[in-house]
Amino acid sequence: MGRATIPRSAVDRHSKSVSFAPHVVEFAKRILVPSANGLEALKANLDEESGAWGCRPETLHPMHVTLAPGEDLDRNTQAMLDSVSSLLDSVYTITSNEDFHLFLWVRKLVTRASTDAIYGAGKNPFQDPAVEAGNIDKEFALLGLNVLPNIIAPKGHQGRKTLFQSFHQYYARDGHKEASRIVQARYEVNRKHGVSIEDIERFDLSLCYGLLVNTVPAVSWALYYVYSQPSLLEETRAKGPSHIHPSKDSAEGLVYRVNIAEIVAGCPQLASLVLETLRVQSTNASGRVVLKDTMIEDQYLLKEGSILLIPSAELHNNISVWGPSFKDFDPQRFVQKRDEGKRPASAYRAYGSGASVCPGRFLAANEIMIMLVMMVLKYDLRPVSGGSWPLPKSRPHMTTSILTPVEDIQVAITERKGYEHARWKFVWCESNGSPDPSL
Ligand code: HEM
Repeated sequence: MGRATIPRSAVDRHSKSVSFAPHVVEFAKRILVPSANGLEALKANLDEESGAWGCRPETLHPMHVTLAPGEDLDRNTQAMLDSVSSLLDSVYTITSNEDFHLFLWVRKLVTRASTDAIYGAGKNPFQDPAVEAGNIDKEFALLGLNVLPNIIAPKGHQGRKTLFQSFHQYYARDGHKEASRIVQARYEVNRKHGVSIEDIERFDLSLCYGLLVNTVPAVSWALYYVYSQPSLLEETRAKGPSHIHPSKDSAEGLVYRVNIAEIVAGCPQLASLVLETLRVQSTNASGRVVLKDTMIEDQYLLKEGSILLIPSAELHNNISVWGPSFKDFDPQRFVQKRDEGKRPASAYRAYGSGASVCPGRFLAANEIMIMLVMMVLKYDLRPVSGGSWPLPKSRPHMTTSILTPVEDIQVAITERKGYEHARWKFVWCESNGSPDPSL
């Protein structure tokens, strides 16, 4: 069919025959390596021909529900925010540190904060520095060959082994009982389908993978764009003052209280900045397997057994969709009305689409925004090399969606001018929900 443009939403309407699900099984087979029984459970009713039952449909459903806007998402976001706050105030304290590498630091912080929120801060396996350092996507391509992994991918193999062992301890200590609904629901469904605890521990790598591999570079890039453009930094900071509530706390003196949800709700520019960050750094292929001959819109015949790729980078750099500025980073792009009407929703593919659209997209967006708001309100950052910020080289990764920087930027970080020694209390409270009593 050459490079003809297939209407994406039309492909999505055939998600049972042009399906993402076989990739999930392949990923499990090669990377999670569960028992034969665990794999069979995962494969059961994969195409959902006989309704939405089975391990995969039943674990995916609660993920979509608990990660969609609502109480669970707010709770997870608040837990994430609490974790970021305490990390910034404790071991990750970075004040006046001249030897601070932006991307590496973000990786550590986002890894801990995301997993604290999802697995519960009390028994989170990522509190173990060995697990955290394991870099869950290390030597991924080699690990995926699934041949003598200890020899051809020793670091990846060791990282994965350490993670599985740590999850073994986690479940043995009933860690999941203190976790988010997502973890509890996945546990219940898997047990209902006869999946062993050992296999659940392995399946958790896929959750960690979804949770971390794109959010980490996305947060890094968002910080990079904001801090590397002084006018953007000032604009972002300018959204803050009306939502910062200074108050006297008898024990701590003056405390700046900030409801980040309120800032987000009143600032479409922030959401636009996040969407634009993902647009320019997105590189997912949205692979689908054609399970049976499928005719799309009476025009395109997709043959059984073929693979369909929908490359986001190509769509995100399409001049007819995004206009002549398609190569530029334009933080206002999704606020301004200029392209509205011309741009089909399916042209934006940072989170994929259809039945396999990323269930974590709202949590990811919240996390990027809380990190941005907290950082810009509290800290000044500048590259140690002086002058303007260098654009780090990046490379696509086999299964991640956001480009991973291969170079880091050494930055100096100081408390924000004018707010030195300030105390901050950040909360996430939906502005249309009940007011936070502490504000
Ligand atoms: C900026 C951050 C993120 C980006 C850019 C991203 C992007 C994507 C993309 C492109 C897909 C494949 C969709 C398709 O091909 O149609 C996907 C799937 C998935 N994502 Fe995300 N994601 C992010 C964060 C998250 C988070 C925080 C979670 C939390 C749990 C998550 C969980 C998942 C899962 C479980 C799937 C597989 C869905 C399925 O099996 O149908 N993602 N993501």
